[in-house]
Amino acid sequence: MRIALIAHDDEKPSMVEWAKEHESILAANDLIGTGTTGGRLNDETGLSVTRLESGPLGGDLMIGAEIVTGDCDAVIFFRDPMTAQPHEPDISALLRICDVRGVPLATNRASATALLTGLVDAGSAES
Ligand SMILES: O=C(CO)COP(=O)(O)O
Repeated sequence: MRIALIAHDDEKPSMVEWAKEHESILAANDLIGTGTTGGRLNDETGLSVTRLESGPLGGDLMIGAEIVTGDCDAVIFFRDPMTAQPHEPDISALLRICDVRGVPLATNRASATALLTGLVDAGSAES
């Protein structure tokens, strides 16, 4: 599966910690991420994440485009619910296209764990 990993700035430490906890499952998949999130995951975990543009520079839209073409199978997005983002329209577009295309989306740590566990149970998130 191709899984997108995204975290807003205040959520990046939590994303790194969560990714370490689930590293073996995540490593069995093709991982993409927005620029800064992907960079942190590459530097601070054993994972290899293909970095797209940074979120505010269009990275969320790049992931949305992969969803449209059927190339991205799940999105794990640790959103910061307490901070307004300058690229809120891009974020809304990504969340919307997940719903339009029926792509599983987790927007916080608890739902991310549930989503990944569900994918493993379905036999599609680890080899
Ligand atoms: O802003 C983001 C998602 O909306 C995340 O982008 P970065 O990973 O580049 O910080």
